[in-house]
Amino acid sequence: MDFLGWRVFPLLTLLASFLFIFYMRTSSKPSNSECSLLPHDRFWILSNNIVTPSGVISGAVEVRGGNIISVVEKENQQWKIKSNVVDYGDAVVMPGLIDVHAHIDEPGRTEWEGFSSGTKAAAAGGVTTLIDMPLNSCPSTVSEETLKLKVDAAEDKIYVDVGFWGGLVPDNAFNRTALEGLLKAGVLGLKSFMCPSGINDFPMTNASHIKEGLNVLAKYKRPLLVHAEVELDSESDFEASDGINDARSYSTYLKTRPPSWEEAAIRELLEVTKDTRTGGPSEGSHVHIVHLSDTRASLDMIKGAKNSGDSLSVETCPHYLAFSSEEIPDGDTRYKCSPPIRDSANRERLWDALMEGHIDMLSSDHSPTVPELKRFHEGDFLKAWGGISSLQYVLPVTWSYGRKYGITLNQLASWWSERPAKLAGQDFKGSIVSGNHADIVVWEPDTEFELDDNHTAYHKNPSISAYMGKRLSGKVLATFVRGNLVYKEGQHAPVACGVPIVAK
Ligand SMILES: NC(=O)N[C@H]1NC(=O)NC1=O
Ligand SMILES: [Zn+2]
Ligand SMILES: [Zn+2]
Repeated sequence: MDFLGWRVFPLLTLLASFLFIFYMRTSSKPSNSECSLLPHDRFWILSNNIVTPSGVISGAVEVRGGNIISVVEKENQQWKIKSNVVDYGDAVVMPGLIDVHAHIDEPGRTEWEGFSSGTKAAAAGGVTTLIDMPLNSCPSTVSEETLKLKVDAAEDKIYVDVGFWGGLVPDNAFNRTALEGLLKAGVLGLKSFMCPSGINDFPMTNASHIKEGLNVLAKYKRPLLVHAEVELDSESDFEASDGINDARSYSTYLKTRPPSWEEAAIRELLEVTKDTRTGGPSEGSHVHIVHLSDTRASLDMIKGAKNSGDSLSVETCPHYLAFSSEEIPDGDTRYKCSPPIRDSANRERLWDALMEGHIDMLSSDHSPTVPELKRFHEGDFLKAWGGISSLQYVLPVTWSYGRKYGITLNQLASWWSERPAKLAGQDFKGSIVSGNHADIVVWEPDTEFELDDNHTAYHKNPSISAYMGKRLSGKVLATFVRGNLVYKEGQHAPVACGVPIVAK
């Protein structure tokens, strides 16, 4: 090789390596191929039951680069000539569930629930996005710094997408700079409690804190989620009485948190939600009442406020729809949650309200702890942790208990995906339409299974779930998150490629 050759050769080698790296980066899947159990970037999902906003169709969903790029009815049959077809036959293809109310207790209480275990459970249950509550982890997510701890803890551990609510607490409620810092750092909205939360670093707020919070949220057009119960003195005296009231009896617990607690909180809250009306001082903000249990006065007040133009929505949870106080055995603290599960007449009215559209959506309120704090062996309802573990089961539970009320697949999609996406400001999630993220659950409505010891539960401490021992119908076959097949029949993708959702 002549002199020029010796100089050009290394340069050519360098250029070739650059070109090779560039080619690899642009031609391979945008994400690590271990993110998915399916090795395609572009593929077609076929089913005779695809749930779209305009009804259930037979056809195909075309996915490319993590997005849905077309939804076609069977008559068109374009996919017949394509490869990369996954045919699910009669199984239901539905938008992945968006759980706007889950407590993932990492950092700080990972033994209660963590990002890896919690999102594995979500994926196995068809939940493709969850929004983490700001309390039960340690520290609580109440500032820019503590949000960073959350996002860092989630990194590389999440199998589904995860967004974060921030906490509205007395410490930041009157500090506009701090609240704006938290919102600018990316929380999707705020959450506050009108009664003690059970967590020391998450104190309760009153109506003035909430009013201030809404005013800041208005600028960012994000919601405030509220745990609406207030402690009424006359009722809490009950707890002090000894002897007569057996702490192992569910009715004892029920009396400590009567419907009047929800009613009083909601009445107080609805004075402030007036600010969210068009032309009001907090127009642009929104109030979302979490886990409604009471259907007496509370529901009518909520209907009234919505009719008056308040920007207001309300959720309930599967456990209020599945269980009733009459059937909770003495000492079975797995059923303890707040507000409490009430009687069967109340449960029927919750179903009516859901079916009639007065309850807007569902969420899990997955709120686990360790078995010792559930005090299962003592069965003490007054001392046990309040919270029900359910994340992996919410789809089959809603379906199994809802079938007798005639719920439809489109209602399921609306309660679990479309409306939650809207609440969390996720414009590209929540429905199977072209342009959205390919967040999809595939499930068999008629397949039954038992939550016994042979059933694999992925969340932490499954023994404390109130659903253990139940027989359910509705088996999840596959879950796609942004086109990645993250779960398939008892197996998760090798790498956790969910994305932390940070609001801009
Ligand atoms: N701190 C916490 O998770 N509380 C939740 N548990 C429950 O049952 N209701 C709640 O608000
Ligand atoms: Zn709550
Ligand atoms: Zn909660």
